[in-house]
This record gives sequence, C-alpha cells and structure tokens, in this order.
Amino acid sequence: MKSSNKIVVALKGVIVNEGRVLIVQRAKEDKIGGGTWECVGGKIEFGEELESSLLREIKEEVGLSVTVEKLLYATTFKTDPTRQVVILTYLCSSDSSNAILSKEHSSFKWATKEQLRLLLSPEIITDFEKNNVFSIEVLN
Ligand SMILES: Nc1nc2c([nH]c(=O)n2[C@H]2C[C@H](O)[C@@H](COP(=O)(O)OP(=O)(O)OP(=O)(O)O)O2)c(=O)[nH]1
Repeated sequence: MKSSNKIVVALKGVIVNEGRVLIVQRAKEDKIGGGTWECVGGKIEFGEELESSLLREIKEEVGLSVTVEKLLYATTFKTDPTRQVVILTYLCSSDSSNAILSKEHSSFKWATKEQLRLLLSPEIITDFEKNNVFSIEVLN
C-alpha cells in the first residue's frame, strides 16, 4: 500500500526591529492553531532557494522587505501521525516596523523577550531556549 506520510519544510524569521521581535497571531477562524502567536514564515515551494522562500513568505505575510542575517536553528516534529514538519528559523533584521497583515493573521506585535515568553507556545519557547535565541545581543 502506498504510504501517505508527508514531510514539509517551512522557514521562519525571527525578525528584529529596534530590539523587538515581530510575532503574528493566526486568524481565529483558522482550524489549526487559530488565535495562537508565531513567528512569520511558511512552507518552501518546489525549486525555491531557502532565503528567497523566506523573503517571499515574509513579504506575503507582513509586507516587509527584511535582511536575512543567519540560520538560528532547525527543528522537526509531527503535526499529526502522517505529517512531519522541518522548520528552519533564521534571524532577520528589518529597518521598518510597518507591518501590513494578510488574511492569514489577525494581529501583529513587536515583542520584547518578556512578551515573547508570554505569547509564544511552550514548544517554540523550548526551541528558543535550547538554541539561545533569547541571548541574541540585539534583543530587548
Ligand atoms: N516546536 C516548534 N514549533 C514551531 C516553531 N516555529 C513554528 O512556527 N512552530 C509551530 C507553529 C505552527 O503551529 C507550526 C507550523 O506548522 P505548519 O508548517 O503546519 O504551518 P501551518 O499550520 O501554518 O501550515 P498550513 O496551515 O499553512 O498548512 O509550527 C519552532 O521553532 N518550534
């Protein structure tokens, strides 16, 4: 029988402007994770380069043209028994704080470290801790 297992690769940005990190809240209607806060980004399309994929997703989701600085960490987990996600998270810098949301998200926030800890999911916070994201010098 043909396996229906699936692996998807997603890229996410820890986007920094004036010491704060941009997080976005998923639209309440979203069946998966509606109302939860996350970093900006999404799935790579076939044939795309990693950084161009991230730049495209960031432009689509928040209308910002950012600079990709470096890879922070990679992580993987299953979202259901047949679907595994691999996430690559990059540090990005933005000269502008003027985010313009798509329909996917209902709000955005430029968060301090303290606010990130309060708003992001425990899974993301664990990955941030494990990979020293809170120790990045530029963060407030
Ligand atoms: N453990 C962990 N989870 C993360 C990190 N970053 C991140 O976005 N997540 C979570 C938030 C989302 O629930 C999930 C992203 O999963 P996904 O690729 O299925 O994205 P999605 O739900 O937007 O997919 P879709 O609706 O567009 O199909 O991963 C991270 O660094 N660590």
